[in-house]
Amino acid sequence: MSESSGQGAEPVAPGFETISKSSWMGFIKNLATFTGDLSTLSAPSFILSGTSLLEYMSYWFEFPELFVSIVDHEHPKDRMLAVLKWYMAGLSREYASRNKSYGTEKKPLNPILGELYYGSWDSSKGKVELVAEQVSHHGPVSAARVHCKEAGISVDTHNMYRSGFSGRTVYVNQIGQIRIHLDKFNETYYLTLPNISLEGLWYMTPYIELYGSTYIVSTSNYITKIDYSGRGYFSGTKNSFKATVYEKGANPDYVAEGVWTGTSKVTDTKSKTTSPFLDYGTMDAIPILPRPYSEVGEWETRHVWGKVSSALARNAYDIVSVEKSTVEQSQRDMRKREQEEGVEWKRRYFEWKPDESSARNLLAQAVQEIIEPGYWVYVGDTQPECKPGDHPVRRT
Ligand SMILES: CC(C)CCC[C@@H](C)[C@H]1CC[C@H]2[C@@H]3CC=C4C[C@@H](O)CC[C@]4(C)[C@H]3CC[C@]12C
Repeated sequence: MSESSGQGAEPVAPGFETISKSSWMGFIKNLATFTGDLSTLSAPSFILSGTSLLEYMSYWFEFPELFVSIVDHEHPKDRMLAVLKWYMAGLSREYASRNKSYGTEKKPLNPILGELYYGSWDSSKGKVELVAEQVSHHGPVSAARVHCKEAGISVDTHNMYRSGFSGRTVYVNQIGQIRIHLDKFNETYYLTLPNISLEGLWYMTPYIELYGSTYIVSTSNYITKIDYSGRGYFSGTKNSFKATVYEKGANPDYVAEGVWTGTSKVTDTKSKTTSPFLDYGTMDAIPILPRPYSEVGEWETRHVWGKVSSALARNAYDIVSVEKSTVEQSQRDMRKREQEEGVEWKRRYFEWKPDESSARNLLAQAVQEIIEPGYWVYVGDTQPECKPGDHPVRRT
């Protein structure tokens, strides 16, 4: 990912071949005058990714073995380290996988209210299953439940965020959280999500950098603080991190550091031994296996956005705008009808619940910021028999 203009022929990033420098610069200049949350920005088609942001929930779980093996450790500090390992590997998928060698981040499709996504992974312990739902459109919030019954491990996560433009970069403040529950130990982990910035915009090479700190707090009283730094910060190396694992009020047990898209090592501070932690380059990510198209219904993301993404894949931008408007207009009509009938949209799998647990207080203390007063909890399928005529997209 080079930000310099370089010598000779410029490499052309995949997906960016058809974008002219002048239309890109026009968009960036336009962006500079935009105020408000960027999810409401109507971006030109050439900058759109064909993937809905709802599907991005699955990136975290693309190393299913790291996920299910969290329960294999007897000591809580080792479970905390295993959660950290899973999280650091997930970061690479969530924030860097669309930018393997160039800055090629695009604007994901903004999921419609009630959009659904289902899929699974195989693991040595059993199936890891994901159900995701767009629980809010304005501002956007996706919620997901991931569960491995055999391993007794479940996750509730949602990704609320605020974004804006500073003149040079897009910055995103993530307010959502990940929660992991381990049945066997009756233990819950709260994970916060990093602040991100989108760099390289003026060079037509957008890629994500992380900054600030995130926390993992467990009901076992173990806490991890992770500090992020990019190029130009203290370490000077891109995608660097340093994570400290400690029991509340005590000295660190483990310190892990390195590059989250590359290699990192971990030091056991008691025995003073250092060993390899992650080597991302040698790990094979396993993409989600989506539930078959014919089984999922009209609200599933591929049904909602299929026509838009296939037009995007062909660079047929005129068709993209028509199809995208159809989806968006159908949604506006639906909201209008609800208003007229005095009904509120009913979420299918998730419910917002206030959280007054002690773990939440521990997190608030560690983070020293205002954290959300509750979270989106999976409550099972509340509408198992959906009306077949209830289409999210109406083509007239
Ligand atoms: C490509 C450019 C120039 C247009 C601007 C697009 C911006 C708004 C897009 C590009 C990549 C996007 C991010 C990609 C991944 C995630 C992780 C998810 O869990 C929360 C949203 C978040 C953090 C997105 C927020 C919006 C985002 C920053």
